[in-house]
Amino acid sequence: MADTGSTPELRQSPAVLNSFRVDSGVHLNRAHAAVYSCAILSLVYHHALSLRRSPTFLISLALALSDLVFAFMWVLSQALRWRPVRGQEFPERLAEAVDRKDWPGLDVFVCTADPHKEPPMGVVNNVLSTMALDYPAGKLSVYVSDDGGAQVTLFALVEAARFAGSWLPFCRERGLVDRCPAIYLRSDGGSSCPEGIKMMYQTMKEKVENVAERGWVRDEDMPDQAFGEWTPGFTRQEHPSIIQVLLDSSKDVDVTGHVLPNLVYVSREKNKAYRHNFKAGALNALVRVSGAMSNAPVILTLDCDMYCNDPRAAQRALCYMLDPALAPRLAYVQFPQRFQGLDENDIYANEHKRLSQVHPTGMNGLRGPMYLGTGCFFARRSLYGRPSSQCSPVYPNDANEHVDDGLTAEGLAFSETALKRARQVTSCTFEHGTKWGSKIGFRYGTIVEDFYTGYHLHCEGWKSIFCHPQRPAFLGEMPVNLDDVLGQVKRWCIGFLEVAFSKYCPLTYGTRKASFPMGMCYSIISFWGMWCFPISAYSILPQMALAHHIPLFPKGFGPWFWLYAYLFLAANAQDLVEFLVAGGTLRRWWNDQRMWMIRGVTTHLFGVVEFSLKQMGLPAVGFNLTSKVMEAEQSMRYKRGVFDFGVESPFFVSLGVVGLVNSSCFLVGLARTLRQGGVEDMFLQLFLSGFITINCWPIYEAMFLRSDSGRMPRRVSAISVLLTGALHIAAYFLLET
Ligand SMILES: O=c1ccn([C@@H]2O[C@H](COP(=O)(O)OP(=O)(O)O[C@H]3O[C@H](CO)[C@@H](O)[C@H](O)[C@H]3O)[C@@H](O)[C@H]2O)c(=O)[nH]1
Ligand SMILES: [Mn+2]
Repeated sequence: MADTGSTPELRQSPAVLNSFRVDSGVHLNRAHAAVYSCAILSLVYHHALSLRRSPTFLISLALALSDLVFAFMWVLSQALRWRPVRGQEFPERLAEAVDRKDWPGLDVFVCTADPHKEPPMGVVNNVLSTMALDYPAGKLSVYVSDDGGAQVTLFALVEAARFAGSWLPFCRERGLVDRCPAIYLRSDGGSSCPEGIKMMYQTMKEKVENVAERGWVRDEDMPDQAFGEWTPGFTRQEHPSIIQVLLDSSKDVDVTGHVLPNLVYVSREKNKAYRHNFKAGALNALVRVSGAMSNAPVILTLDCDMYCNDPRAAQRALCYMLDPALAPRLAYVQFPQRFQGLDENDIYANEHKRLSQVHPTGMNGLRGPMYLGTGCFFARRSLYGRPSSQCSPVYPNDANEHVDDGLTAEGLAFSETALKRARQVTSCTFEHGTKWGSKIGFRYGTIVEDFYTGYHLHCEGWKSIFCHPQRPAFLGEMPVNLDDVLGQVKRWCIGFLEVAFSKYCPLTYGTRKASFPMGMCYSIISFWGMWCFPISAYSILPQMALAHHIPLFPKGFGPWFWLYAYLFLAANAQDLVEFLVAGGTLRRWWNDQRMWMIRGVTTHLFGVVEFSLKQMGLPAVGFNLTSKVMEAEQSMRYKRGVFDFGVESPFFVSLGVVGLVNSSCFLVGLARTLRQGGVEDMFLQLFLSGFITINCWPIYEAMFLRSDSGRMPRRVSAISVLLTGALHIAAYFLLET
């Protein structure tokens, strides 16, 4: 068990475990910011001058307001570029600085919620890869939260526990780097894997998949494991707590006689009459259960769709967490979300969806990165209250004293008392009248519990660190069809708006409590949905005006024209340079900017609408799980870099309309300009609609040229054509008469 009682002293002259340096581009960035802000001010002046004189007042007003939103977002984003700091850690020196036996205990939390959308074999692989971390086994515990309350998940974990007895010694003896069995067996090294292990894995896989398909466990599947809790009235929304200790490091050993890590299955009590607060609720249940059992000072949160790709990931985190200079205020060390099987050109911009990942160095320069929900090491005590100077690094001797939840400071291991306690703390009523979810633990009130929790920790005075080693420490699954990608982003978008319009708005509360720039960073995310206004306006209005030969932008190639050109080109160039410096490619950047536009007219637009409806009292949105099951055909298309539409999604109607409006207006506008002249007046509008048309190429293909199952559904194409027609008719009446 983790010995939380003693605080190991770092040796007299501790080895340097980490270093930080300011990014070299910082001065260039500031110079650029100075010039760019002058350009923005000039633009505002230009709008003020031309608005009054404009015949198409409403359109010009909409575009002017759009520019203000752009400017607002640009100002906020400067916080990220102000003082970018790069961190580096030296895990090879850790054992020298702190004896392995003095490393803090580590509790790993794995969340799963639905065996159909999140295949149990994924959970098994995740759990095996984390149990195989290069960490003292007696100090490592893995807790799995199953919000699906599924027999098959428990079944799969029992199988995983058995397989671990052979798998962990195998990893250790061979010194494997790939410790996720599915990945290892598929890799080149896998061919040298002994038949015995391969067979065991295969048998386990078949058994688990059989049970998953059937949906329940028969007695003959697993005679020596009780599934008695699954009584006839049991449903995923209504069932008692189930807690099973599958491996206990104080007595379970592997085939070579080595200690095995702890493995515990937890499915908290569910009842339709209570709120369960989605993942945050699940994580808090684990905080308490583990608190009653191993009570390790360090907690790693992982989604079930991620596996550990570097056995020394925990050592890397400890390089910061055990540094006496950082530890007292360090709440968490966040690793980036990287994805397995990411397409070379990242067509859906999966890797750059989240701000911390786009500007990791900028985040390190402030209070630290946002919490991304997975691949994050927490100091347990940060979940219980503010940083305090008396606290020893990492070790939360007093963690539970802040909290009136009756837990003792030392874990009780897996005694009867501990199990009884664990059942109590996972009951529906336990959190009633406590500070769980408001002042302690993962925070409730939004579906983006990760964003919200990290935000509150920063506001309380905690710091965090972004750790991004060359080899990804964790690899996860990502959505690989457009509807899933957009659905996920819409869910986030609504969650962020919930925070923006709460009393904890980052613009007011965050700038006061965390720091001014930190509040700005959280605001960019919180107001993410706002992008829908300028992006939608710019992808419809200038185009319609173009089709009717009405110039909206500065006429002629004079200074105002160059102002527009500069604003557009400089913003894109900076984005591109940052992308390339971070190791991206030109193609990836192109796809990324396309996704940015796509999100603007789909997820952000729908997110804002849905959020507004919710404010008016319509039913709230839930946490729609991202599907982790991939069809073969779909994954083939993804590998070829082909967009996957396939389903009748309202997002696609919106995309179809934008695509058709731009191409039709471009063609009509071009024809009229050639006939009537005035290229210099219409140039910017022609450029804009041409640029968007090129970006929309995959949409036209999916509508008119493809015949595979990932094409745009016919009905969606038809509706888009009709709506585009209707828009043109409306524009005709508004603009020609
Ligand atoms: O009621 C719930 C709902 C979800 N989950 C778990 O939450 C995780 C994330 O769900 P997923 O459907 O994979 O969502 P993503 O959009 O991929 O998740 C991103 O966004 C979430 C916030 O919206 C964060 O929690 C995640 O860490 C982050 O990866 C999964 O392990 C789920 O099993 C639960 O445990 N209980
Ligand atoms: Mn996920």
